This record gives sequence, structure tokens and C-alpha cells, in this order.
Amino acid sequence: MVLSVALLFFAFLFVFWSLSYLIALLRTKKCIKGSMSLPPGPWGFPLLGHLHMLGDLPHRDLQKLSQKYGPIMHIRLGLVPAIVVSSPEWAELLLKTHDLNFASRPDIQASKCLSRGRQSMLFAAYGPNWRNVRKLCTLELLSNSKIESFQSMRREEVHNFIKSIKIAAESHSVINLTAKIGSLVEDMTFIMIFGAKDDKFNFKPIIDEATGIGRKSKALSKVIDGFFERIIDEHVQDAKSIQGEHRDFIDVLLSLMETNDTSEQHLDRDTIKAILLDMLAAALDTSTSVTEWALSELLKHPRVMKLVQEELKNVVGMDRMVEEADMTKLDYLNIVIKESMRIHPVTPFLLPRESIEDITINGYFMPKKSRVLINTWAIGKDPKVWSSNAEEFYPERFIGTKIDHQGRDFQFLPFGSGRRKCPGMQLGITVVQLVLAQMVHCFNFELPDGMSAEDLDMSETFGVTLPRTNHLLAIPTYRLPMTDI
Ligand code: HEM
Repeated sequence: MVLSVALLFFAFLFVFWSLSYLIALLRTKKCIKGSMSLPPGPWGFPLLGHLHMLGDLPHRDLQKLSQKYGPIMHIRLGLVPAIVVSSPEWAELLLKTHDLNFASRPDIQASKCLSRGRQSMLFAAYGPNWRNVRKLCTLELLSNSKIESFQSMRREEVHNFIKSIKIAAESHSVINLTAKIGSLVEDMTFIMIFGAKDDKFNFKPIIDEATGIGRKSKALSKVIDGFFERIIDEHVQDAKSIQGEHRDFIDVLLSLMETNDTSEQHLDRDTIKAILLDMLAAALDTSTSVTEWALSELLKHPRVMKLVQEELKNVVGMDRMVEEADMTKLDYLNIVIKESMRIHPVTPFLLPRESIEDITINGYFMPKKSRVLINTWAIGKDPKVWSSNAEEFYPERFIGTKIDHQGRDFQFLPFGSGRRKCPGMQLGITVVQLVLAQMVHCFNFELPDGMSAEDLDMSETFGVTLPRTNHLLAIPTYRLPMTDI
């Protein structure tokens, strides 16, 4: 009996294996017959595809493969066809010339946890729903004037953050800078979205679930839903007393729901909750990761740190703290942030895209519903693009170039490009510039246990974002003459 069940199982597996192999083969043959071929790529197993070639750091594995097979590759992630792009030229073809065809997102585990079943933006399929939510968020939540309206909140939070580090610095303590920055970004994000930072909810497990690290949990979704419901109810209650004032994102969304003047978008409580969850997921780890990497590079490169501090001394002076208005004058700090994002892109493949229709570009056939991975990490390290010192942290490479982060320069895409480009770019950059500038202006940093700059570990861990594997630890010393901050 046991034997026949086992036999049946293996027979089923064999038939399934053969069928999927045949389908893949027929599809490839059909392309070749029509004088189109799939982009080059390594030979893969029928069911597994090329998954066995991807380890803990798939952006590095795919970079190596692209050195052999070229800047456009075809691989399979199990049965899912995937197109891997590793050059600015191909990135431009997919994200600009044929942007519409590659503007969708696949239906993956992350989209079930975040974007609440694809109702919102981050992992939504391309279509009217995504377009409407994106328009609403861009105009009502992430516009320059909205970001500006939270300036005094950011100022106060960053001041308190500096004060707390200054107190720890008095006892020459080792500070966990990663945790500190993470908690500051979290506080500012919570205040902007929910109006308060004291009633925080730990969203980490749902992000872990989205990335496949955590366990699936219906109970967790219920708890988060309960948290959102309670906060929204409190805002509805408060609405009478604040008389049209918009203190945070929830106030804005509720007033739009009430007036229903959002043209095509019918805004209901479920969509509001989906938007809130997307905003949290997109804002928390991204700005933290960019800031911790930029600070790590500064600690690893004292020459560059010295130049940033000199610029701050000249532009801001030593008798006051940095203000957001100073940022346009901090040219060197800005190229330091660019250089850090080139070497440590927050999302090494952008967010996964999915092609909408079959398409042939430059003779290569790309089937519809292909996963599209733009390996910005590999593009950032390519000596053909960035010269032989591509691996080196050298901010001066940006001097005299017009390369910026807007998504028009395809060798540098920290916020993506095209229709799905990051709508929170301005907010993200504002937060990173302010936090980094303030920390470096107010403190000198020493590595713990007499560690030298060269010995600072720069390992990364792959997930939705690419943070440091080990938290950044350092001993700060307050460097401004003014004592009262
Ligand atoms: C420095 C910080 C940030 C970085 C480096 C960053 C980077 C990115 C990248 C690479 C993408 C994918 C783009 C693509 O597929 O072409 C993205 C998408 C997105 N980001 Fe950001 N981001 C940051 C901060 C933020 C913030 C603060 C918000 C909002 C509060 C935000 C909201 C979003 C959303 C909603 C999407 C999905 C857009 C869509 O699919 O239409 N991001 N971000």
C-alpha cells in the first residue's frame, strides 16, 4: 500500500515535470521559429528553473551570471519566467521606451500582506485602481507642500534625537546608531501618518511575512486591522473639534472620503487602511537604510567625513544646528548621499515588475507575465559605467556631472524610474539629508573597541531592502561649542 502511494506520487511528479518542461520547450521553439529568441541565460532545471543558482545574496549571483550571459538575461524562478537587466541601456528600454508594458507588479506573497490584496499601490497590478490611488497619494499626501507642512515636526524630533545622543556621549558610551536612526525615522513616520508616536504598533512581523521570512498569520492581520480601526475612529471623533485642520495623513484621507471629491477614486475605509499600510512599509526601512549606509561609509572614509564636516562648518557655522533650508547649499553632502545610494541601493532589484503583454525588443522575445528584475546593484558596480574604481566609495565622481536621483539617468536609479518610480522620493531624501547632516554636524564618531575604519564590517543582508547585516555601533563626541540645544 505504502509502496503504491509512493509510486503514484513519483508518477505524478514525473508527469508534472515532463509537462512543464514541454511547455517551456514549446514556448522557446515557437519563439525561435518566428525568428525571435529569448534573451540568453544559463541552462535551468525543468521545475526548479534557476533557483538553485541563487543564494542569500541573489543580486550578486545575478551580477556574476550577467558577466557571462550579458546585460539582458532570461532565467526561470521555478516556473516563472524572469528577465534580468544589468545595464543602463536595457534599463532605459524597459523603464522608459516600453515603460507601459513593464509597469505592473506580480501577485506575490508581499502583495497579499501589504497593499491589502493589491487594493493599494506598492504591489498593485497596473490598472485604474493603482492609477487612482497613486494620483491621490502623490497629490494629497506626498506633495512638496505636504512634506513642507511637517517640517517643524521633523525639526523637533531630530533635536530630541540629538539631545539623547549628546547625553549618552557625555559618558563616552557606545551607541547603536542603526537602532537610534531606525527609531527616529519610525517616530517621524508615525507622527506624519497617525498624528502620534506613543501609540506605536510593531509592523515588523507583517513586513517579515511579506518578504517570506515570517510565518503567515491571519491573527496578525486582524490585530493590525483592529489597530487601524481604532486610530481611524479616534480621528473621526476628533474631526469635530479640529474643524477641518489636517494634522496627519489620516485626517487628509478622512476628509477626502467625506467630501468624496477624489474624482474617479471611491475612497472607503478599506482603501484608507491599505494606503496607510503601504505608506508605513515604504517609508520605514528605506530612509533608515540609506542613512545608516551613508553614515557607515563616512565612518569608513575619514577623508570624506572631514570634507562633509568642513562644508557644514562653512555653510551652517558652529553656532547653530542644521536646518532643512541649508540642504540646497550642502553640495558635498548631497554627492556623498548619491555615492552611498549607488553602492548600497535600498532595493537592489527595484520592486519586482511584471510584463503585461508578450513583447520583442531588439530581437529578444519576452513572454507576458515575466518577472522583471532591474539589477541596480550590479549597474552601480559596473566598471564600464562607473570606470575602474566602481567598487570604491568616491563621491567626487559625481562632481561636474548632472546625474541625479530623479530616474532620468539609467546608470543611477535609487528610486526607480517610469510609471512605478517612488512617489515618496522627495520625502525620503528630505529625511535622509536632515538626519545625516545633523548627526555629522553635531558629533565626531569613533568606532568601538579601538576598531580601525578599514575594519568596519560592511556586510549586507538581502530582503525587500538591503540593510547592514550588523548594526552600526560608534562612540559619539559632541562637537558644537553651543551647549544648549
Ligand atoms: C530614501 C528613501 C526611499 C527610497 C530609496 C525608495 C526607493 C523606492 C524604489 C526603488 C521603489 C521602486 C520603484 C520602481 O519599481 O521603479 C519605490 C517604490 C515606492 N515607494 Fe519609495 N523609497 C523611499 C522612500 C519612500 C517613502 C518615504 C515613501 C512614502 C511614504 C515611499 C513610497 C513608495 C511607494 C508607494 C512605492 C510604490 C510605487 C508604485 O508601485 O507605484 N518611498 N521606492
